[in-house]
Amino acid sequence: MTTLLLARHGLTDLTGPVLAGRMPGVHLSQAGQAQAAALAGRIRSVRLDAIVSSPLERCQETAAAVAEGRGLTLETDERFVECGYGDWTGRELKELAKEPLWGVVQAHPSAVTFPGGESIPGMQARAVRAVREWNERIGEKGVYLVCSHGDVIKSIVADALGLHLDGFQRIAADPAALTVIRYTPMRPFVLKLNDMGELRLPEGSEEKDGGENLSGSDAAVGGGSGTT
Ligand SMILES: O=C(O)[C@@H](CO)OP(=O)(O)O
Repeated sequence: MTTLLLARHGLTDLTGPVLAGRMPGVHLSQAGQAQAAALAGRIRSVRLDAIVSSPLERCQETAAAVAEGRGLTLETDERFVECGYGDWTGRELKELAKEPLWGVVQAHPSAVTFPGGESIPGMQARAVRAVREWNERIGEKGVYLVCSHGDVIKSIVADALGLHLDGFQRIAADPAALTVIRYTPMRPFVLKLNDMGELRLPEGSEEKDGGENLSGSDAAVGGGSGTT
């Protein structure tokens, strides 16, 4: 039962108006730095066995804030990098919204390959593969944090929910928000989604299942006494 904390990076000056994608040199803004520090505070009581990040600066800076004082080396995994938006990279969202492909990205993302870039299913496949491999590496009782990007996080959540990729726009991943997924042999449990509150995972919580007297992969019918 490996527990994954998925964090989106904090705000940059481009977040919102411009699709930054894989542009180099996009750093956290002052507000983003404050969000990263607040994120580190919200999870201070949670034991982490590893901190992994997308290679892009905004994620590295957010993950570094979480790593501070923990004695952990920040690890980088290219498979958590932003979607390859190709020719859409660096363009304003309000302009992109006029493109014919925009509607497909909204309603049928499983069919999308960005011009000169990556497909959305390709992005999901590499990110989910990375999660599975990190789960193996971190082990059954491990807890780790991955700092990544909005669409990457949404695609990992869709996989965990068993949701078809065409439904992934229904999921939100706000700057510096946390999503928590516990992977068991039979199924993942999505414990928190797009959360901005303090996170507590008491020691031994990874032993818990969906309810009492069940195998670790079983969900408690009715909801049980709690998963954390
Ligand atoms: O929403 C955005 O602007 C994109 C940019 O690439 O995602 P993120 O900020 O998560 O990298």
